[in-house]
Amino acid sequence: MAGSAVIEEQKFSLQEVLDTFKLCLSENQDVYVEHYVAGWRGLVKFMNSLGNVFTFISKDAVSKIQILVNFLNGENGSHYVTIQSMVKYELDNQLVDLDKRGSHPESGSRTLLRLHRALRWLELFLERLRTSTEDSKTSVMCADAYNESLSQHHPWLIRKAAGMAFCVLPGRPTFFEVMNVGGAERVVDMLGDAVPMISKVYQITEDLYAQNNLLELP
Ligand SMILES: CCCCCCCC/C=C\CCCCCCCC(=O)N[C@@H](COP(=O)(O)O)[C@H](O)/C=C/CCCCCCCCCCCCC
Repeated sequence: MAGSAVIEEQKFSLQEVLDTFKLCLSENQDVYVEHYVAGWRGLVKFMNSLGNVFTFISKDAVSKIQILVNFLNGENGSHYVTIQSMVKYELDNQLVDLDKRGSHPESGSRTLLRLHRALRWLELFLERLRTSTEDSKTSVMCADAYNESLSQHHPWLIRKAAGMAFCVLPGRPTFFEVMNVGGAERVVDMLGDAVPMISKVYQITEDLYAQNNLLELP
């Protein structure tokens, strides 16, 4: 009994991760940093379960998550509750390197921007997965989503390494299995639910950063 409870606890479900992103939005459409990073943590866990080849990607995501968690748990944590309050606080107090990296190389705003750009990749990838057919290749879907989004912010070397990692992604059936959601139909339903939510979180953040001229933070 106790053993099966433990096994149950360890089971990973992508549904739970995507549900975390649903918690991101407050009534006023502010984005909670706590749930945002929790969503990313879950995605990293999923990626790690795909194999060691993705470690260089997850390490970067983990370090960015940690920077944000440190702000959230730090003495000025109350300013980091939402992305909106974080941006306002950091701008009002000149805590962001706006043109080139200087005394605030790892501001919350700059760090979150990196994850935000990756969220666009996720949105595009999940939408491709949702509309994919049995013979669609995850490597191609992943690479297409990456080339349309995140790659534009990466130097040649990272693009090459990412391209190599995509080639060893498991095929669609294994991918769906690791997601632990159920059959293909359930996966499609779940994605139909999740993609608009991720898209909304992405758009709200994008608008906030655009209004404050923060989309190109170094
Ligand atoms: C149903 C399927 C669900 C898919 C689950 C996907 C899980 C994805 C989990 C994590 C994604 C990784 C997020 C990567 C954040 C990258 C942030 C970034 O751009 N960092 C670069 C810039 O940072 P600074 O140097 O300016 O501080 C950094 O240089 C990047 C280094 C690592 C390489 C990033 C490659 C990104 C590829 C994204 C595709 C991930 C493919 C995973 C396939 C499942």
